[in-house]
Amino acid sequence: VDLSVSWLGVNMENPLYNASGVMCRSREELDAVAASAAGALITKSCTLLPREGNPEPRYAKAPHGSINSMGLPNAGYQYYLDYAKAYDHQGGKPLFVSVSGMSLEDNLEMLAAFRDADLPCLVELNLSCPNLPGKPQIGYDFEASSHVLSEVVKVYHKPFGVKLPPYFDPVHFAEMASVLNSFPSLKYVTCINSVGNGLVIDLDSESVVIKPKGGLGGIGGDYVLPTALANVREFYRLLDDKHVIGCGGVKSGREAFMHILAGATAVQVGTCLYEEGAACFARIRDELAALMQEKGYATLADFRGKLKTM
Ligand SMILES: O=C(O)c1[nH]c(=O)[nH]c(=O)c1Cl
Repeated sequence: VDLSVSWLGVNMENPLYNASGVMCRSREELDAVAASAAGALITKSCTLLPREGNPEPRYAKAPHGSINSMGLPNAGYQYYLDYAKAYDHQGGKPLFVSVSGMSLEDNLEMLAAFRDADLPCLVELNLSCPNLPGKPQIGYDFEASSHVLSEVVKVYHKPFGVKLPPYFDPVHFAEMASVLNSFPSLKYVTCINSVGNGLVIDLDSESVVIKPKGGLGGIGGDYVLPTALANVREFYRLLDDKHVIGCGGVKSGREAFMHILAGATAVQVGTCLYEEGAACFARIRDELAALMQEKGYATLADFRGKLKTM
């Protein structure tokens, strides 16, 4: 079977890569993803200046997934720009850079720098970080999203993507799709970011499991798969001439297959990668290949977006 994906001028040997935020903050982590069976890699969302992030513990494994309130810890955009400048873009694994400025001005300054560097990597603008105390998610404010994107495309003229929070209402899917469709150079969306502000309780200690925000944090893993699949399918259906990248609940070839069936061009792995390590990519890749073989599909295009309804 052929697991390759070609999209937006990049070629991936398989559709799997890391979710931004997991195994991608340092060059050592990024190199580990690049050295794994992953088909691509993406950096931790970066800010103008380096950030320590929230107090620890700020990530915890939960019975069916994970909770995090990292607070955007990252080395600052220059670090990832330098990594991208040194990266072997011909090596066959596309590098994506995630940008998540603390303000529109910061985003524009970082995007201008990436523009001027004129690198072959694709930029993913994060509109959905749920863990900055006091900062609402841009992705949940349609007017703010439209304004941000209007300013972004004045500065950044190359194709780019956005990381979206999960939506839970057909009216919201339609509203956000309408905003996104008015930006032709916005060529892909990654659905979904963590399900914001969940609360995991440890019964033995009768306590929350992470320190920031009274224990509130973004939820990932098995808990979010149905929501992730719904967002992939709805935006696949509603967006014009854009790709959808699936993220959320992928821990085997089965969930990767589901995301692609729902319309995903490629698929990111977060919680499972955090817990299992980079070996998960070869395992999930092989499981996906076996599933395709079993079902008689030779390529991803044979079943992409072909989810049956009743
Ligand atoms: O707390 C974080 O760093 C974080 N955590 C998430 O689950 N999603 C994000 O986009 C970010 Cl930026």
